[in-house]
This record gives sequence, C-alpha cells and structure tokens, in this order.
Amino acid sequence: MKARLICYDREVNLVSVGSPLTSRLPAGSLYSTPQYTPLAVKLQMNKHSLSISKIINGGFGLGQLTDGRLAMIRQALPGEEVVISTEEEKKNYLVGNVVSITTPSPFRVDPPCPYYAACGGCDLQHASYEEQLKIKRDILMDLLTRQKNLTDKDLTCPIAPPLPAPQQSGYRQRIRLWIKDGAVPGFRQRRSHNIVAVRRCLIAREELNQSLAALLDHPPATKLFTNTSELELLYNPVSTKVTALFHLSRKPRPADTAVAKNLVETIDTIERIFFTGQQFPITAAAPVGCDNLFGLSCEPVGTISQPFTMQWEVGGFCQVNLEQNIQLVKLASEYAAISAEETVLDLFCGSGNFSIPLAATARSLMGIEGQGSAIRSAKTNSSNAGLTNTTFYKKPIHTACEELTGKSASFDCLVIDPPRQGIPGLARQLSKLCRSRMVYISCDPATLSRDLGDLVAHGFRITRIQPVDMFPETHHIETVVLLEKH
Ligand SMILES: C[S@@+](CC[C@H](N)C(=O)[O-])C[C@H]1O[C@@H](n2cnc3c(N)ncnc32)[C@H](O)[C@@H]1O
Repeated sequence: MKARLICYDREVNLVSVGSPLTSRLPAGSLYSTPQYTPLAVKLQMNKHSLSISKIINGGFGLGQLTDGRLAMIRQALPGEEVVISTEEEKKNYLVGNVVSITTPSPFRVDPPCPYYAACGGCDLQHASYEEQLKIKRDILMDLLTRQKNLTDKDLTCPIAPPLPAPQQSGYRQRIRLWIKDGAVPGFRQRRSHNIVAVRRCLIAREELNQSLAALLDHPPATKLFTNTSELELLYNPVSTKVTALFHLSRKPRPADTAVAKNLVETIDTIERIFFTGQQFPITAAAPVGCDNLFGLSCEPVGTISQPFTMQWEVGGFCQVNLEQNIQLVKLASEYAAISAEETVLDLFCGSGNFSIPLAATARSLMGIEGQGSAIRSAKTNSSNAGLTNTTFYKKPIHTACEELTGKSASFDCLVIDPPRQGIPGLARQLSKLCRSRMVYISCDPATLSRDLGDLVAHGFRITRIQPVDMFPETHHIETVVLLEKH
C-alpha cells in the first residue's frame, strides 16, 4: 500500500487525507454547504517520526518520541509508522496529528464523511468497522488490566467481543449543532470553539439530515439562527418526524414564533419547534401548545402481554442509538436474570429504559433518577405498560443511597447506568444495598475500570463483561458488566 499525505492546518485544526478537504465537496452534493470556504493547507514544521503501538481511551494512537516522551496522536492506527506534527506540548507527553503515513495499517480506510478531518464528532472513521470493534475491546482490556485495584484473579472472565451495531451510520436519533454569531449551524472542531458548518452528519438518522438541509435552504430559518446558540434536532420514532429545539440567547419574541410556525408549515419532516434558553423554560413554539413527548413502541415482555409505548419528554434523556438500545436492554435483562420473587433497584433509571422490562419479570422495582421530567415519564411508562409493582423517585443518587442504607434496605439485584463520571465513592453503599448481583451499564471505560476496582474491594466479583457498540465511528465504548456478591 502506498504512503499517503495527510495535510494539517493548525489554525483551523483541519486534517485532510489524500487531497485537500474542499476538493471532496462537489457543489450541490449532499454534503456541500455554501459557507464552506477553501482552506490554505499548511504543513507543520515541528515534526517527529514514530510508530503507533495501540489506541488509548479517547481514540488517540499512542507512540513514543526518541526523547522518551509519550505522544498521543489523532487519527492514527496500531502498527502504523507515521510522521506527526505537534498540536500541544507538555513536559511528559505531547498531543499531535498525523502529517504523513510511512507504513499504513491494513485496516485503514478512507473516512466516508467529508467533514471528518475537521469535525470533532467522530474519531474512528479512518478504521474499518472490524478494526473499530477490536480497538474498543483492546482499550477496555488495557484499562481493566492496568487498574491498580484489580488483579488477574479479579479478571478471570473473558471480555466478549463488542456486540456490533445494526447500522454503522445513520443511527443517531438526536444531534446538537452550534451556531456562532448567527452563522449557519455546525459541529465543534476538535478541541476548539470554532464551528464546522455541516449539511449532513454521517451518523445521524436520515430524517435529521433531511430536516437540517431543509432548514439551511429555507431563508426564514436564518432569522432564527441569528439569536440561536444551539440547535437540537430530535427524531420521534412514533411519528417518524423531527422536533427542533432552538436554544435562544434571549427570550422568544412574537416574530420568532411566527418563523417557527412558518417552518413547521413549510418543512415536511419537522413536526414541532420548541424554544429554550437560560432565562426561560422549554416552550412549545409551533404548533402553539403542542405536547412535548417522544414515543417508542416496544414489544411485549414478561408480564406485559401487549405492545406498549415508552415515552420521554423533549429535553429528557434517551439513548441515542435506538436500534442498538434494543440489544442493550436485552443484554442487561439477560445478565440481571430477574425471577418473579426478586426485587430490583434501578439507579440512574432515566425514563425507565431498563426499569420497565425488568419490572415485568420482578416482584418489585424501585427506580431513582435526578431529572424530574425523566421520573414523570418513567411513572407514565410503567402505568401505560400496566405495571403496578414499580416506584420511582426523583433524587440525587448519592442522597438516595445514603437514605436507603440508613433504612437498611436491600434488593436482590441492582442495575446502574451512570453518566460518564461513574459512581465514585458509592461502592460501599451499593454493596450494602445489593444482596445478590449487580448489572453495571457504563459509557466510559476509564471510570468503569476505576469503579470495578472499588466494587471488587467491597465484596463483588466480576462474572461477565460485554462491550456493546452504541457509537460506531467514534471512540465511545458502552459496556455491560455483571457483578455477583461473594
Ligand atoms: C446514562 S443515562 C441513563 C438513563 C437510563 N438508564 C436510560 O437507559 O435511558 C444517566 C441518567 O442519570 C441521570 N443522572 C446523572 N447524574 C445523576 C445523579 N447524580 N443523581 C441522579 N440521577 C443522575 C441523568 O439524568 C440520566 O438520566
């Protein structure tokens, strides 16, 4: 395979493989956008040659400079010999970008999205999908084996290969775009507040891309962009239409509502527009007074004998990859293996994504979550599914765990699905609350490894580990772990 040139422009943090980025954006193509200006492509002077030993958490290739410092390199692959330029220099390491590849990986592919070089969203598009899955497993294994609280004895169960996603692209059911100074919406560049104007996103659902393109092509929308800092596009699986949430920099005015009405009436794919901002709550702008719910139809499970709808509110949490979420919920339920006599505590329960199917086989389930709208949806979802054995509380998890342990409460099975920060300082209480087993669903392998170390120190044993690829083309890794009490 021939070595290829990768050009890097420091000021705009733009990388292009093979040819300058703009030459791959033919006018009128799906991706073209009038705001995309040609770039002056410059090569960095401060260059080093090195080999990439592995990919580490965050998607960086790891190498070592001749002076012994470590180098974290973007868009490199294991086994590659590369020439890099420096982006950021620290005492013990540097962050850099590939300038040219002397020995390419056999798993290197042309990134399918023309914005990939600049956009901060994806970071594994230059690897084949099989290689992405291998990289994710290797990162997880590396973090677990290097975790100081975990010994070989704690890690006897194999790490299963990641469960591939049903779709490698077009899977995101929501995207958030940034708007600076009234210009067109885009994604943030890597490590920058600069915005890459986009017309499509490779990993977003087609309905979101159609809506974005329609907004860009519809002149009245630009009037709203002027006072918007963020634009969220959210897909509603029940209606198959899109909701737009404009984050306004000031309170909405009648003229804004008039534009919103025009957009809903003119753009087929957009069914609702909401405004939100720092000085006011989420407000239905068009149609005026419309409901704020999204819905997903689900198959019968356990004691729920009819198909039922799971709902969540605009602004509430929902898993981003709906198709892969079906596999995620199945896997978590299989690991939990709840019988009809057992009780479950679902921490960080959101709107009941795991709670509802688990409660359908349990004696009872308690769900705890900090977001009020999610708890409202969890209660509605439970009653719509005909369940009478659930209770849901809006509480910070640390407070709830303190209260529950204070009352000597305990449950057969715990299910926890924390945000990226994980569960620092909670292992002792979780051990008290858990009688038999715990399913930990993690979206960050670094905090997962740390937490598993703490949980093992507090009487848990790791018995199954399964990564689930919820986020193809990105370095993000979702993992489901089963822990059992000694
Ligand atoms: C990764 S999401 C999981 C939600 C749900 N399990 C699902 O699958 O849809 C994490 C959830 O934890 C909630 N959360 C984050 N920090 C929290 C805290 N300190 N206390 C309570 N809930 C919290 C968020 O609102 C969010 O709904």
